[in-house]
Amino acid sequence: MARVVELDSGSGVSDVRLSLDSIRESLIRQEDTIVFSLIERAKFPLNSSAFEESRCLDSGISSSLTEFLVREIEILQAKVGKYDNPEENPFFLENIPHSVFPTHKYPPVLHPKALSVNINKRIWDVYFKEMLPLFVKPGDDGNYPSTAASDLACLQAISRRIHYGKFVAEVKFRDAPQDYEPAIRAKDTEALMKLLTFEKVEEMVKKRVQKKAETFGQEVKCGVSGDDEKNYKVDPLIVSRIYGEWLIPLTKVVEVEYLLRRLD
Ligand SMILES: C=C(O[C@@H]1C=C(C(=O)O)C=C[C@H]1O)C(=O)O
Repeated sequence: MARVVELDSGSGVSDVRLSLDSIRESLIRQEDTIVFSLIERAKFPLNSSAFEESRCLDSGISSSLTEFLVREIEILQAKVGKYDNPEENPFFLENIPHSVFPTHKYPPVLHPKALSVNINKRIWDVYFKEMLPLFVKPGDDGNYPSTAASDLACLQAISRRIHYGKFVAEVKFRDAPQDYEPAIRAKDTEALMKLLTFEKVEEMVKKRVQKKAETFGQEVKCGVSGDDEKNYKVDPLIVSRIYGEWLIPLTKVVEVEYLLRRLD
């Protein structure tokens, strides 16, 4: 999480300070997790049977193996307090089970009426229908449990990054409420999108993730000289495209959704 400085003014109300720089630092660190999770997932072929609907033998309920795994893991993770962290957003939990252990008290950074923004249904669809076929090989090797575990790692890393847009929006709003308030009151999503967009930052993000995919995902060769051809576990241009077409735009969707509720 971005470094948050909590000051007690003596009135009992905490004044939580966060900066756009520290938020961006966290997004940069999250890129490592995302790039590594894509590289790990690319070990397996598409294995679409894992995420296509089938009948669960136990309950008779229609679900994919991957959905079943994610639902069960989310319940377990909720019980150890994962969703007490405002950075984490579940895919399926409607009623989040209480943690069975005492949990950390996270400083209240986000606006209470806006913190429930959750676009995980859209992320789920986009991930399986559009992103995944781009960076894994076609085919089916039957290794569904490991494939589903890898998909879960990708989905959670991507969801965390996209929903981090709530923190980005909060800090941008606090830095310039006079600019944001009229657009929020007018529900002018286009104006909000314009206010929160920094094209230069987006270009840098796309270049940096490409470089990270080149660095983290290159085949390491020893003792072979004169062979300069580099092979990558995931095509670095595809990683950059995944950011440009989905991760950045969806982060901005979360930013706008959050801002629309910021004055409620
Ligand atoms: C996240 C931010 O907001 C927007 C979204 C970006 C992103 O998703 O990487 C980058 C720049 C902005 O257009 C930011 O300003 O850092």
